[in-house]
Amino acid sequence: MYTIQNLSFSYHKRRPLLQGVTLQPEAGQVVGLLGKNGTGKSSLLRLMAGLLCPKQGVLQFDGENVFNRNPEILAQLFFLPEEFDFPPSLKVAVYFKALADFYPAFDWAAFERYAQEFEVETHRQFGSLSFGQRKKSLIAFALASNCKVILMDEPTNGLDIPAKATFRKLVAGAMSEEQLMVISTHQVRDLEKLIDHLWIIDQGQLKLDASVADLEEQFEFAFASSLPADAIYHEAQLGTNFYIAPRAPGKTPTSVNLELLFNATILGKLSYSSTANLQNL
Ligand SMILES: Nc1ncnc2c1ncn2[C@@H]1O[C@H](COP(=O)(O)OP(=O)(O)OP(=O)(O)O)[C@@H](O)[C@H]1O
Repeated sequence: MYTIQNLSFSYHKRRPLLQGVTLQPEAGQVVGLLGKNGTGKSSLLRLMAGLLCPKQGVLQFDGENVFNRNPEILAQLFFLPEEFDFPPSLKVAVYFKALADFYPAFDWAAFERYAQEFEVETHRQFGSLSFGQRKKSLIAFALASNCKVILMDEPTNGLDIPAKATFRKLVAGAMSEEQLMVISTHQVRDLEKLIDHLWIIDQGQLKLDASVADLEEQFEFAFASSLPADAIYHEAQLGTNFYIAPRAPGKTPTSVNLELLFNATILGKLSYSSTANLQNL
C-alpha cells in the first residue's frame, strides 16, 4: 500500500502547504480527510494520485514513487476530482468504455448497476447532464474501477439528498478489504456512518490521525446542561453543552461527533494519533 513519510509540498517557495506529513493508510480503510478551506486536502489527494510531485519526503505505492507515473501503478489508483470537464457531445457509456481500458479490474456490469442506482442514463451525452448527474456517473465509474486506491475530492458536493444516501450505500457495498478509499469533505454529516478513519490537517500539519473505533474508545462525545470537570472541549448549542471528554473505563462508547471533533482539533484543544504519527504527542 502507501508509504507517506515526511511529505512536504508547496506551490510557491515561500508558502509551504504541507510540511512533514507522515501517514500510514491501510487496505480496508475508508478515510475521511478533513481540513479548512485551502489547507491542502485536494493537493494531498493529487499527490497521492501522482498528479503532483512532492518537494520532500517519500510518497510510494507498492514500493514505487507515485510521481514516476508508472502505468501499472496508476492503473491501481483512481482520483475523482471535485470539478471536471467532460467532452459535452460524448455519450457517457462511450467515454467510460474508453477510460475503462486504463483500469484492468474495471467491472462494466457493476458500473451499469451503480449508474442505474444513481438514475444516470448512460446513453446520454455529458452536455445534456447536470453537474450532479455527471458527478454520479463518475462516482459509479470510480467504484466499478475496483482500483486498490480510490481518492475522492468532495464526492457528495452537488449530490441531492437521495443521491447522498445512495452514495453511502454503494460505497459500503463496493469496498473490499483490499481497497483503500480516501474522501476529502466538508460535508461531514454525509459521511459520518461511512468513514472508519480520520485525518485532520491544519496549517500544513497532520493534527489528528485516528481510527473512529479508537476515538470512540478513548473519548466520550455527549451533551449535558452541566459539563464534566474533565471536558476537553465543548460548544453551547440549543440550550445545552455538546462536549468531548476522556471516556471513563466501563462507560458505554458514544459515536464520534465529527463536527465537534473537527472544531476541537482545529482550535488546538485536541491532537490525537492512533499511529503515533503526530510529532507533538
Ligand atoms: N495549481 C495551483 N497553483 C498555485 N496554488 C494552488 C494551486 N492549487 C491550489 N493552490 C493553492 O493551494 C492551497 C491549497 O489548495 P487545496 O485545493 O489543496 O486546498 P483544499 O484544502 O482542498 O481547499 P478547499 O477545502 O477549499 O477545497 C490554496 O491556497 C490554493 O489557492
